[in-house]
Amino acid sequence: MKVAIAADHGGYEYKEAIKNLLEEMNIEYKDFGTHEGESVDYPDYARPVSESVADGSFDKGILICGTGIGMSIASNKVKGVRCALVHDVFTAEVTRQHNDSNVLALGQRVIGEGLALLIVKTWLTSEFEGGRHQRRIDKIEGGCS
Ligand SMILES: O=C(CO)[C@H](O)[C@H](O)[C@H](O)COP(=O)(O)O
Repeated sequence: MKVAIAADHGGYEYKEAIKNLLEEMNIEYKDFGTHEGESVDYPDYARPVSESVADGSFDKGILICGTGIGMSIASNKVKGVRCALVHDVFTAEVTRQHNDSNVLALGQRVIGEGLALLIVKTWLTSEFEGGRHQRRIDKIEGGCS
């Protein structure tokens, strides 16, 4: 599995912690920045990660900002991306099983680091169940109107 990861200044510290977790899990990743804690604009980081997942260069993406909201809004603008904003372990598992989410958004100002790491681990190791859930995803990809 190859993971693309990025954060703005509001998520920089958790990005570094998540990179350590990915290394412990022997998961290959690319860090799309930000590479320092300076103030930046989250869409500039959400876009390359999301596009690299949509075009198949990476299997999954992880985006962190202060709340996760800005990253998730920006990420879901990219066709083929199903970005889930997650702040609990149950949702981390179910969004993989039901939504086949391919990008995870987290808020560093919302949850503690230990929970964030547990969410990442759960999300990366949970599998899509297909079946009725695939039918629903197909409807999203075809447009919900
Ligand atoms: O997009 C966000 C809010 O939904 C993120 O939390 C950003 O990290 C946040 O807006 C950054 O705010 P700051 O005041 O510029 O640090």
